[in-house]
Amino acid sequence: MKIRTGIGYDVHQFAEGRKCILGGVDIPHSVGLLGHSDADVLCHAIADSILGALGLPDIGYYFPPEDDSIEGISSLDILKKCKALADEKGADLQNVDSALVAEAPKILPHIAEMKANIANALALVPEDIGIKATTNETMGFVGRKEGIAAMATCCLVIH
Ligand SMILES: Nc1ccn([C@@H]2O[C@H](COP(=O)(O)O)[C@@H](O)[C@H]2O)c(=O)n1
Ligand SMILES: C[C@@]1(CO)OP(=O)(O)OP(=O)(O)OC[C@H]1O
Repeated sequence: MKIRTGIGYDVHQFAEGRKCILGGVDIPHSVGLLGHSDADVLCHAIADSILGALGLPDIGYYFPPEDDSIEGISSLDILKKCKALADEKGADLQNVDSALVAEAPKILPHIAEMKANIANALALVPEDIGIKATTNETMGFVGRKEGIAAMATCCLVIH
């Protein structure tokens, strides 16, 4: 039996006319997040943490930005693919922890729904999912409200 950890990081910039989807929740905001997918920066960081723990290539290998067939894909489906890859390797995901860095929107009121969505995609329970939010205290690209950053870790057991 091996205990493995993984780390993931992602950034998406804000753009007019896009949705702001985080953890599968469509959060009301004046701008949304730009991407070839639904641009769910939180799910992307979590996906890369799982792929890393499995010793597999990153999210862009499985979901290439050049692939027109996945335009607008829900990032919860990306998490479901990561769960399937974990199953193939005989890996049991134990928990995920994550942090969002954003000046806005206010994320705290949406965290319970985000945890439920992510837990459902990964066949975990909400208590296995950590999500925190913090501002960047007005500094840098996040502080200028140009985008959102996310980081995630996970732990899994390979039998
Ligand atoms: N986009 C955000 C940022 C922060 N929060 C919540 O506010 C708390 C304080 O944030 P600081 O950056 O001032 O430390 C933080 O702990 C979160 O609960 C949020 O909901 N959404
Ligand atoms: C899933 C993908 C697919 O294009 O989503 P994007 O919205 O392009 O987001 P990014 O985090 O830049 O890279 C991951 C991509 O593989």
